[in-house]
Amino acid sequence: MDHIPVIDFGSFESDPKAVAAAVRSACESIGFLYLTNFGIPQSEVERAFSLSAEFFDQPLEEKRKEEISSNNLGYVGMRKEILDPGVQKYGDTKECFNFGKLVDGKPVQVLPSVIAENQEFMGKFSMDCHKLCGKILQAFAVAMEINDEDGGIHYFEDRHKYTGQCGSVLRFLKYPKGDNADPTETVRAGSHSDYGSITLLFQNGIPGLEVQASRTNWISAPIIPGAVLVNIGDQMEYWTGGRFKSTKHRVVFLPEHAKYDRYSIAYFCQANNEVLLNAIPSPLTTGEKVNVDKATMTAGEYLQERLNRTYEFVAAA
Ligand SMILES: O=C(O)CCC(=O)C(=O)O
Ligand SMILES: [Fe+2]
Repeated sequence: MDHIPVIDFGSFESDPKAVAAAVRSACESIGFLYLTNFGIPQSEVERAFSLSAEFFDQPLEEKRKEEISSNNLGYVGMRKEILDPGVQKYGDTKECFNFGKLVDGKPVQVLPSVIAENQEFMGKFSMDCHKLCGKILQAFAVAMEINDEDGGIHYFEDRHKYTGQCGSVLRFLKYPKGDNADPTETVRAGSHSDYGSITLLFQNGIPGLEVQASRTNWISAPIIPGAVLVNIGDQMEYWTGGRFKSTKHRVVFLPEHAKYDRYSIAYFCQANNEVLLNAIPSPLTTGEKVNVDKATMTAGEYLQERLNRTYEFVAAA
């Protein structure tokens, strides 16, 4: 498939089979899909983008007050993350802020003041993202024909409890204009696959995301107003025996975009830490990609391993 399909998610409740069939076709080919009518009001997404701009507009000293640590939460500065360590000369040209969740109305991390003033909103937005992921996971279970006695439509959702221990994160991203370390280097975020189950991505204003449709062919993931982009992560690829594709993607700036800041917001949905990466009870798992080494690994362990690799050069610095 050389394009990313757009699927109307509004009819999932009334016609789950038809929506799941469209979702399955996208997941088995390009591993990316856009959803419209996905249930999160546009006003909420816009508020999140304004808050993100407000946060990143602050002086660096302010942002660095709550820097990321081993919990994967907090501020990540420019070039601190390197998504394609074998290839990139420099760390990614981006800064990020990772938010966890609220437990009993309280954040699980020390929040910078701009975010703390809006913590209730952040908690709601992250929970809404998680709920949407739960619905998408229902569509995946229907698509993978999981029997009722094995958990049926709730098979994946039950392994992604918001209240459980998991590494799910809401992330604000900013790719600042014209700040490439090397002007011939157009890659802002290196080629990578995502680590978790599914990722939601909200884009705003400036495009730049590219998806690897084949080894030699990168296609752009344009901004579709009112749609959210969804992609498969590595763990879903393991569970589905390689049927669902965790496709590589990267962020590049075309010359005409280099003079603008680009903002995006991602929600990385992770399974609960203890969930094993073994094959799911589905008649469709082919087994060819089921990695025997990973079958005894948990979602929490896999996430930690990938995060260690992403931040390896920070540890070495
Ligand atoms: O900012 C984007 O458009 C994509 C970000 C991304 O792929 C990631 O952070 O994993
Ligand atoms: Fe990604």
